Amino acid sequence: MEYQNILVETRGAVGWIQLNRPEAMNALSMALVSEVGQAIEAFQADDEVGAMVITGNEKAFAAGADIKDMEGQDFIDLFLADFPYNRRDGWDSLNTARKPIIAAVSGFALGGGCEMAMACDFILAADTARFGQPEINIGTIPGAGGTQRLTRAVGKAKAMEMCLTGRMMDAEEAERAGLVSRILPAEELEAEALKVAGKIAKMSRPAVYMAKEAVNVAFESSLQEGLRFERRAFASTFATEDQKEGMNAFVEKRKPDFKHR
Ligand SMILES: CC(C)(O)CC(=O)SCCNC(=O)CCNC(=O)[C@H](O)C(C)(C)COP(=O)(O)OP(=O)(O)OC[C@H]1O[C@@H](n2cnc3c(N)ncnc32)[C@H](O)[C@@H]1OP(=O)(O)O
Repeated sequence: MEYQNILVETRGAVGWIQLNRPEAMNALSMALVSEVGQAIEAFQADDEVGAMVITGNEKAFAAGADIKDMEGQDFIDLFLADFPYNRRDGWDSLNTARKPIIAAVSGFALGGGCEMAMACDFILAADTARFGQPEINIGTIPGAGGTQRLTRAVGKAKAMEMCLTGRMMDAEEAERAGLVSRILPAEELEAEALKVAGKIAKMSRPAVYMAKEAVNVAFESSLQEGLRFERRAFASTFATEDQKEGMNAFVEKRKPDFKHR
C-alpha cells in the first residue's frame, strides 16, 4: 500500500504510523485521515501485529483538521457528508480498532489532533506536548469528539475553559488532569512508545481485547452495567488457552508463552 501523508512500518509486533505533513504541522487533511484508517485496518488484519502507535514529529502530533480544506465548506456540505466522519475509513477505523493504539504526542496536538490522540487508547506525552481545542478561535467548535472525550478525560471545568477560550494545556497539566498516562523527555518518547506497545503485543491477545472493551464500557454505561460486563469478560478469559498458560507459568515461576488463543 502506498501512502502519501503518513509513514507506516511494522516494528516487531508493533504497527507504527507516523503522520507526515511537516510543512503543515501534520494538519489532518481528509486524505491523511483516510490513510490513517487504511493503515489501522491493515495492522488490525495482520496477525503478527499486536498493538499500534500513532505519532507525529517533534513540533506537532497534529494541528487539527486542515483549515485550508475546510474554509470553503458550508453547512449543507458538512451536514450531508457527516464531516469529519465523511471519510469513514479514517475516524471509524480509529474508533473501532480492537488492537490497542497508543498516541505518542510531541509538540502541538490541537483540534482534530487532540481529538485523534484522545481517540487512541492512551496518550504518552513528550515534555514538549501541548493539547488544546482551539476551534473557537476560528469561529467553530470541536467536531471529532473534543467536547465529549476531553470532558470525560479532564472534567467539565477544564474542558469547558479549553473549548470556550482555546487555551492549551502543557504536558504537566495534561498529566495532572488525567489526559495523558505519562510524560517522557521528548528524546525518549519514541523508544518508550515502542517498548510499551511491544509489551502489550506480547500479552494474550484475547485478554487484551477484553480489557480494552471493558475499560471502554466504563465510558458508555452505568456502573452496574460496566461491572456486569467486566465479570462476563473476566469469566470468558477462562475459556482461553492463554489464561491456562498465564496462570500455569505463574505457579511454575516462569515467563508465559501466550499463543493468542
Ligand atoms: C477536527 C475538527 C472538526 O475538530 C476541526 C479542527 O480541528 S479545526 C483546526 C483546529 N486547529 C487550529 O486551529 C490550529 C491551527 N494552527 C495554529 O494555530 C498554528 O499553526 C500552531 C499554533 C499549531 C503553530 O504555529 P506556528 O509555529 O506559528 O506555525 P504556523 O506558521 O502557524 O504553521 C506552519 C504551517 O502549518 C500550517 N498549518 C498549521 N495548522 C494548520 C491547520 N490546522 N490546517 C492547515 N494548515 C495548518 C500553517 O498554515 C503554516 O503553513 P503556511 O501557511 O506557512 O504554508
